[in-house]
Amino acid sequence: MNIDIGNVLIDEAEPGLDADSLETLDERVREAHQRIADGRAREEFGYAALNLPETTDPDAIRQACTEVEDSETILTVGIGGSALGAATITAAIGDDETGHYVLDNVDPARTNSVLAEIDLAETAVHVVSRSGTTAETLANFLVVREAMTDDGVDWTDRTIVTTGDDGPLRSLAKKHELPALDVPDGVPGRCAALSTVGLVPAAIMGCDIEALLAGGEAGAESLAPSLFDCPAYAYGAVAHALDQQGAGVNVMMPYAEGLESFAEWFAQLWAESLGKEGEGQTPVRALGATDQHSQLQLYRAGPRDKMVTLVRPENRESLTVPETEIPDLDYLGNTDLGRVLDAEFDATEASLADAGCPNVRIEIERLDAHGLGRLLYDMQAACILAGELYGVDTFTQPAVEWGKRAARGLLGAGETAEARAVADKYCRRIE
Ligand SMILES: O=P(O)(O)OC[C@H]1O[C@](O)(CO)[C@@H](O)[C@@H]1O
Repeated sequence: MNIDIGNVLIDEAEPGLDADSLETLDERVREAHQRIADGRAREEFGYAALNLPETTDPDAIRQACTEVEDSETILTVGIGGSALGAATITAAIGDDETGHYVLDNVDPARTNSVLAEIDLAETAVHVVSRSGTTAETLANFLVVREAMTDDGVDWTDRTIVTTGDDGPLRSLAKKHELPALDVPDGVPGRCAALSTVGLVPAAIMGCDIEALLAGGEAGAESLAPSLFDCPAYAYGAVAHALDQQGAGVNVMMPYAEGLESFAEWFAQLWAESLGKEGEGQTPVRALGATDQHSQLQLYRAGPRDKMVTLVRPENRESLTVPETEIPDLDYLGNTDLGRVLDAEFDATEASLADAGCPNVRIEIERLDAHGLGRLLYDMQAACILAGELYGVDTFTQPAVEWGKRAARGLLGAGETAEARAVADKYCRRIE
């Protein structure tokens, strides 16, 4: 993976950085790198995520999938980091034959639609929850289990569980002797893509999970005490510095259809890790070239409050655009769709620079298992580095708990002050 920060350093960039500010920043990167290295060595909570390429056991994952390895469909039941990593990996490198469906919301219309579409007798169900108590995940699991029973499918034959040491899911797995994998110790869900949490669907699909981990390992080996020697740290440091200069929004805009879900995964990683004590940069999910035709107007001509991260593989599949007799379109004839996409990328990058919108280019050699593993790892390292620079607790997410307590109270799981607060809402309806 490489990163080009040139369009952050040009005079036009507003906000922007200069060579002196990068040198000053590099001193802080050196300190942060040491803190991260120490945290990894001691396998401290959160920092342990950067050890996953070594600590994840692909054989244990394959072993757990043995009974369902020939499934035509995989159904992931999880939410947040317990679903986004798996979805990102199969969207980027999965095969088209095996469908991967993700139930990461509790919209009955969606769950009904998925259950109507898949053959549960040919589906591997992977239920993932680090805590084992997430209401959305458990509600969906209970619905899926009932649907399997109604279809005459023994759910215990087709269900794998990945969860913590305790909680309802672990108890269920023990009671029914389900194949059960452990969530990695000391790793928040949003940093667990390169582990049991994210790799089961890819393993069932026959993806090269060892290559994913090798890509992560390459990222681990790239970590260095200077941002000038480490793409991941350069990205984290530059994003933080731009935020401090007013770029409170980070538009993650991959130019590869297979990376659309990656932008969602990045959004959780960046928001849930850095959004604390009034700090944090707002991630926006976008897709190139598609969103040039929906959001680019704002990025180029709107407030100077954002940076744009452009991601692409240096090597793409090819698909020739046929010659055409249509006047004015001959320039498209005999070109290649990948060439068109890269021209759009280059044009958008230059357009943003021309308008003074700071933008960073991230490139991976190709969108394969190794390239994706490296990208996921480096974004995690960048986020952890940024967390050190912000001085926040990168690995917890206390702000999400209020809403959980309110929802539980509203659903009758016990009286909560939060649920009472919901009832006190000030209403002003406009019909
Ligand atoms: O894996 P669990 O415990 O079900 O949590 C799912 C998601 O919910 C959160 O805890 C936030 O509520 C995320 O950090 C996590 O990825």
